[in-house]
Amino acid sequence: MGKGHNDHSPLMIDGLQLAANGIHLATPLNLRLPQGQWLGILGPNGCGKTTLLKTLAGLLPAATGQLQWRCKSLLTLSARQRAEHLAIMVQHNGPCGGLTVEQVVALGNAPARRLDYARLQRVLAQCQLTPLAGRPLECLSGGQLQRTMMAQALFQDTQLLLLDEPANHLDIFHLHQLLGNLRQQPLTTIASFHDINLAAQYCDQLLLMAPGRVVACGTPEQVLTRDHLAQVFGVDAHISLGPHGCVQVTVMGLAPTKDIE
Ligand SMILES: Nc1ncnc2c1ncn2[C@@H]1O[C@H](COP(=O)(O)OP(=O)(O)OP(=O)(O)O)[C@@H](O)[C@H]1O
Repeated sequence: MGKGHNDHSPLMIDGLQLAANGIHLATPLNLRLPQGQWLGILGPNGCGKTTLLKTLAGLLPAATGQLQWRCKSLLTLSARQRAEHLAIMVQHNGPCGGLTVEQVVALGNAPARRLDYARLQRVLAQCQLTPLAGRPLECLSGGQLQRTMMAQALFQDTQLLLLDEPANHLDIFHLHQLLGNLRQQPLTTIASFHDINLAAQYCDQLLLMAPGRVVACGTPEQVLTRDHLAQVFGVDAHISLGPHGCVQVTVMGLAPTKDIE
């Protein structure tokens, strides 16, 4: 991808407090993410995963805190300046205005840059969208629409990527083809997941949220414990090491005392 990297400059989140959707974290968020690493956000419905991602992207205001990327404070940049550094893929649920897949992906082009048509075709191919390039968005399946939104974020060509439920609607081929492809690129990525095993497979660090608080943050081994999963999701989980060497969670049933927040 086109821009110079600084491998020693991590993403730094300091004292971030959410301000939107009535969510107030008991303790403001602090974390570090080295260049190229993935952070997965996990937590039950409505706990604030999307709110956190949109706050980091500057789409929602933060009450306090800093988001620094390569020594730049992203939350204070204009939307246009921020788009040079950070792209977010959100779930598409609005009208499409008759635009085609190719036109929607091209909207990811940063305003100041000339449209690179060859790169646009590469991103379409990367997301297995070439045969669908001319199709109006209204005529796509859920998974095809999801890949289109992913392609739009990738076409923005930033080194920092935020993905809201990237696995949504994707069949297992497209899921692993896309996530595997992304993991081979030097993109620092924060993504929300509902599939805990998928998050453990693709992420270096996990952030486990409950409504209004961060329960745990660390490696998948540190975060995916039986206690944490009972506390946050109310499930009785068996934790093992999967054949690929990643933590694997098997839900045995609901936790004996369903003590979720
Ligand atoms: N536009 C909005 N206005 C007011 N409240 C909102 C808005 N969007 C979301 N919320 C509320 O904010 C809370 C957090 O929502 P959010 O979408 O961040 O949760 P989530 O963890 O991503 O959930 P899910 O797993 O269901 O996608 C929820 O209680 C939700 O009802």
